[in-house]
Amino acid sequence: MAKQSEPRSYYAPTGGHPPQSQLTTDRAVFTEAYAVIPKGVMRDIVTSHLPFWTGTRLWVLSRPLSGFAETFSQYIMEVQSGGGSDKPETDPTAEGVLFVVEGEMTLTLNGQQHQMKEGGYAFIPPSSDWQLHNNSGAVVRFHWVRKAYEKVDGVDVPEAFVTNENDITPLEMPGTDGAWSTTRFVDMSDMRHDMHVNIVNFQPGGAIPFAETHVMEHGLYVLEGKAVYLLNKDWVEVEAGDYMWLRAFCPQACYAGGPGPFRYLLYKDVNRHMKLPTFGR
Ligand SMILES: NC(=O)N[C@H](N)C(=O)O
Repeated sequence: MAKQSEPRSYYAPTGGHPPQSQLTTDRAVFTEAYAVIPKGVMRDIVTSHLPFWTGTRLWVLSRPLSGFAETFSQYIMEVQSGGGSDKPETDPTAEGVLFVVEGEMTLTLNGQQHQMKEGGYAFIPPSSDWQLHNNSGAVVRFHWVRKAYEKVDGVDVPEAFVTNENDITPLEMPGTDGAWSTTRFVDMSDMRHDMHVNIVNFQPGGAIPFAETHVMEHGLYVLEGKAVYLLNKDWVEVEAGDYMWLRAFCPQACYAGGPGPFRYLLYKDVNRHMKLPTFGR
């Protein structure tokens, strides 16, 4: 498949509050198997802040809840011009992926500066030396996916990298004639990585034509387009700006609705044994 030639579109929430005259329950859902956070509920009142960040607020889309069954956290960060952090990460075990959906920012990683724009992607290994600042004169919004890195004896920690999805050729799923493809930022056979944050692309009418059911968790943020998505036993309409959190084993499928592409940023835990219980031994 050729590299993308048409401009891509990236939905980013802007916050604000609905007027008092508006009454809507929107499409927010939380079940034992999944949650849906529609774009319409990413408002000012549900933002948070983080230590050591200035001019910044965030929407916490997911994070480990039970203390044992969930692997990752995902934020949409909103950094005003002049804001940022010299100490962005406070957990030395955390690896991270940044993905820019609006604006421009400067990431300094191991002393090297990177200007990141829409579609920009950075992988940050645990215990990295990094800082992030927005000197662009406008707001920047980006995803930050974090996970405790699972080190394996004899397997190296992967190195940091910065790229842009527009420089990567998506890989077609077999037999789909390009209707379903995945933009992969790391090689699937690279055992140093224990999480993948990919972009899944569907052309109008493209589908996941079976209920994928697997132990890996997912965070899905819809970058572009609309679809109907199977989450456990429910078919849910989703569109650009909506977020879905899927627990392990949640059955999932979809049909892309058109008229343009349907695309989402997808988190998935991979390539590790699960810790086995020792039953007191
Ligand atoms: N919901 C998804 O897009 N799932 C992916 N096909 C995956 O698990 O790789």
